[in-house]
Amino acid sequence: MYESIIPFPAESASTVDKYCCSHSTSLPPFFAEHAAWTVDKFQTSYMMCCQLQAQMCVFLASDRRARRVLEIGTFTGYSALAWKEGMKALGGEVWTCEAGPRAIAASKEAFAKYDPEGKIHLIEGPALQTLQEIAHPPFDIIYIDARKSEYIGYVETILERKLLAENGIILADDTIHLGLVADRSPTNPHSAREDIEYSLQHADNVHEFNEWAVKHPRLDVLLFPIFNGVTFIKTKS
Ligand SMILES: C[S@@+](CC[C@H](N)C(=O)[O-])C[C@H]1O[C@@H](n2cnc3c(N)ncnc32)[C@H](O)[C@@H]1O
Repeated sequence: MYESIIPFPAESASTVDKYCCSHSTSLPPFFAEHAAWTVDKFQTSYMMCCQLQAQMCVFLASDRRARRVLEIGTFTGYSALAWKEGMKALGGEVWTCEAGPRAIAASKEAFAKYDPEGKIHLIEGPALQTLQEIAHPPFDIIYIDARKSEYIGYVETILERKLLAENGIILADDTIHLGLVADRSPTNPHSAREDIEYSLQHADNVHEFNEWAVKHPRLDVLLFPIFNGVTFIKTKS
């Protein structure tokens, strides 16, 4: 039996990633255009999800016949466009929250260009406040991809305010954080990163969230070691 993570050297992982992208249902060409634009404009373009993750968003929204997606963390709008794409057949809508002024300006530009029907609603401001005020529940999918130290607060507010549909699912992104949540030894090549202090702070925050989520009496949790870690969460039936 294989373990859930089969180690590949970096070059091989990149080749396998491309193989997976080209053997998954393709995205419309504007996704590549928007990703390239983001890379060109933002030094922090690594924050945008990768192509295969966008393909996963499209697949998941379509498979779950979602009509409403709530996204926490817009950046330049790449993943929001993927959620919308996955709900195209049903005309579903996306509410996406962002606090950073540059990201707000960039995502507004992207949505004006790629979402002329206005199916994506950008909510400006701190996510925790937005979650307290948002008035469009229930959401079929809630995608958490913002401040790691607030992940617990996001899910607590989602539960308190009953923002998730009965059979809805929460996806929390970046929950293995380069594997540093579990392994900070020299065996993990990321333990020698230049920004290790910052990365360890992130890893501490997501580890605290992972511990909290798996012990929560009302939640079923599945932490997948895909991308930078994606936790699938649903309320217990
Ligand atoms: C990882 S990026 C999101 C990437 C995006 N989901 C994508 O895949 O294209 C995280 C974003 O969340 C925003 N953010 C961080 N903390 C936030 C907060 N407390 N409230 C709202 N937005 C926040 C950041 O400004 C950043 O643009």
